[in-house]
Amino acid sequence: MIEGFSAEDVRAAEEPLLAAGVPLMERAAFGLAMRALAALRARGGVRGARVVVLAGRGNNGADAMLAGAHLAARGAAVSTILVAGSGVDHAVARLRSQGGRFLALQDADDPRAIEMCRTATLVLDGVLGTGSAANTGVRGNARTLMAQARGAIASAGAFVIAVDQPSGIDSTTGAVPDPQAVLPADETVTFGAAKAGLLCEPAATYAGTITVIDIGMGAQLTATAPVVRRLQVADVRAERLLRAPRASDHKYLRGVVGIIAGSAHYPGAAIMSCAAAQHAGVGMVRYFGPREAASQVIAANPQVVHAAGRVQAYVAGSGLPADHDSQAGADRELAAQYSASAAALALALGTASPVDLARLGLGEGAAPVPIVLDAGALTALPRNLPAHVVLTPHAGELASLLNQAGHPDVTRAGIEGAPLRFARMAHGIFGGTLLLKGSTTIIAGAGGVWSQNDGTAWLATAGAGDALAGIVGAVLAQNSSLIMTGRQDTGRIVALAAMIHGMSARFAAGLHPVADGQGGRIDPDPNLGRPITVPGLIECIPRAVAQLLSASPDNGGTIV
Ligand SMILES: NC(=O)C1=CN([C@@H]2O[C@H](COP(=O)(O)OP(=O)(O)OC[C@H]3O[C@@H](n4cnc5c(N)ncnc54)[C@H](OP(=O)(O)O)[C@@H]3O)[C@@H](O)[C@H]2O)[C@@H](O)CC1
Ligand SMILES: Nc1ncnc2c1ncn2[C@@H]1O[C@H](COP(=O)(O)OP(=O)(O)O)[C@@H](O)[C@H]1O
Ligand SMILES: [K+]
Repeated sequence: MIEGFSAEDVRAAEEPLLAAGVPLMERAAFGLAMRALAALRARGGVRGARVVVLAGRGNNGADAMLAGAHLAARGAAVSTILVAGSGVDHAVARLRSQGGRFLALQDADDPRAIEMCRTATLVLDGVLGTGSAANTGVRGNARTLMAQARGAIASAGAFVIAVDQPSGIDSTTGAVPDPQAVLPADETVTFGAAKAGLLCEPAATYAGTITVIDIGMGAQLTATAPVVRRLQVADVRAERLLRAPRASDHKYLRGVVGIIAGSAHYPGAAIMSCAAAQHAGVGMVRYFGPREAASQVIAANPQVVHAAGRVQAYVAGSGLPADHDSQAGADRELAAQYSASAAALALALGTASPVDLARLGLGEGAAPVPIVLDAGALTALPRNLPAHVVLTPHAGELASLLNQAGHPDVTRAGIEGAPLRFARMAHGIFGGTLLLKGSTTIIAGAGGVWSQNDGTAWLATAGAGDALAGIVGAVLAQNSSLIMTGRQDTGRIVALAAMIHGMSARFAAGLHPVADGQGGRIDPDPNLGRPITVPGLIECIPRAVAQLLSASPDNGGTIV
C-alpha cells in the first residue's frame, strides 16, 4: 500500500528526528543519488554524464545538490543552476568540493542556463519541495526559467527526477496552479513518505513513477491518517480481497450480480457491463431489462440470465440517458429501467415497497445489498447514502450532480483540476462511496480516500466506464456479506475494482501492469503499448484476476 500524507504531517514527523540530530537530509540525498545513478547507468553510464541540478534556496535544493555531490564523486559532470541566485551554503560547498559547477541565476533569460538544459542527460528538479506554503506555483526567476527550460530538457531527451515532488505542485492536494512552469518528471524520488499530492491529479501526471526513500521516519507516521491510499497487488494478496472459488461452491455462493443497464436503443453498455462482471469471476449475471435489449445481451453473452431474482449486488444506470423525464416519457422501456433502478436503490436503502420488491423478483423481507449507480442512475440522488451505495461518475456527471445539489459554479474543468477536493466534497454531500473516473481514479468513502492509477490512457475509449461498472458490481457481489455486516470497507473493494479494470486495460494494451516476482517487469510508460477496445479489455479481466489471486488464499467471506 502506498500512503500519501500531507506536507504538514510529514514536516511534523520530521521535527523530533531533526531535534535528535538524525541526519535526514543526508539520508534523503543518498537515496536520491542511488536512484539518479540507476537512471544514469541505464542511459550509458555515470562517468562524463551531464547532470543538471535545478536548485532553489531551500532544503529541497540542498537535497538535490548533496545528491549531485555523490554523482560528481562518481565522475558525472554536475552543473547547478541556483534559480534564486543562492542556495543552502553547506550543500553548495559540498558539491563544489566534488568539482560541481554553478550558475547563480541573476537574469531569468540567461542563455547559459537554457544551454545547460539542452545538453543534459539527467536533470534533478530541486527548485521547490514541501516548503511552498502558498499554493501559487513557482515564483520569480525560477518560474521564468522552469517555463523556458521545459522545452530544452525535452529536446535533450534528459531523464528528469523530481526531488521530493515536482516543483510547483501542491504537496497535499495535487493541484497544479501554473502548469506551464512545472517540469514533468520521469520519476519522483520522495522522502520519508509519499506526499498525498503525488497520488492525485493533475500533479500525478507530472510525477512519473514514485519512489519513496526510507529516511527512518516511518514510525513517526504510524499514528497519522494518510490523506490518500493506493492499493497495490501485494495488498490484494495479503488482505485476501479477492475470493477464489472453493471446492464446495455452487454458482449462487460465488456471487450474483444484477445489471439494470441499457435499452433496446442503447444495448452496448448492458452487453459490456454484463460481460465485464462475468469475466471478473461471479457465479451468475442477471440482466434486468427489456426483452429486445436482453436478446442482444444474451446473443453477446449467452451465459447471462434474463430473469429477475436474488442478487448480491446491483449495477444500475450504465447506458441509460441522464435526462429521465424527456427520455422516459417517449420510451416505455427506458421508463421501466429507471423504475427498476429506483427499486434497487430503495432495496439498498432499506425502503423498498412491495411493488419495488416485486419488480426485482424478490419476496417480502429481502435484505439490502450493495448497488453501483452509474450514468443514467446518477440523478436526483438522496443524501446521506450508506457506504454500500457506490456512485461512479466521470467529471462531467459529478459536475451535474453538484450543480443539482446547489453548487451551480462547479464545472467539469474545475473538477478535473482538483479531483481530490471535489470527490471529497461530493462524498460529504451524498455520503455513499464515490468513485470519480479520470486518468487517476479517486474513491472517497467512509474509510478514507483511495487513488488508483493502474490503467493506461488507452482507456479513454467509449464503453470503458461500462466495463468498470460491471467489475465494481462483481467485486461488491463477492464481498457483499462482508460489506453489509461492516466487516469490509466498501472503498477498499471499489479500489480493488479500479485496479482490476486498470490492469486489464494494460494487459489489453500489451503492457506489463505489475512485476510478478518471476522475472516480470513493469512497463515504465503505461501510455505506450497499443490501442485497446472494451471487448479486448474484458477478455483480459481474467488475467488480471489471476495475477491478483495468485498466492491469495480464500478470504473467508461467505456470500449468503
Ligand atoms: N526538514 C528536513 O530536514 C528535511 C527536508 N527535506 C527536504 O526539504 C524540503 C523542504 O525544504 P524547505 O522547507 O527548506 O522548503 P523548500 O521546498 O526547499 O522551499 C522553500 C524555499 O523556496 C522558496 N520559495 C517558497 N515558495 C516559493 C515559490 N512559490 N517560488 C519560488 N520559490 C519559493 C523560499 O525562498 P524565499 O521565499 O524565502 O525566497 C524557500 O527558501 C523537502 O521537500 C525535502 O526535499 C528532506 O531533506 C528530508 C529532511
Ligand atoms: N487518460 C486516462 N488514463 C487512464 N484511465 C482513463 C483515462 N481516461 C479515462 N480513463 C478511464 O476510462 C474509463 C472511462 O469511463 P467513462 O468516462 O464513463 O467512459 P464511457 O462512458 O464511454 O464508458 C474510466 O474508468 C476512467 O477512469
Ligand atoms: K522539487
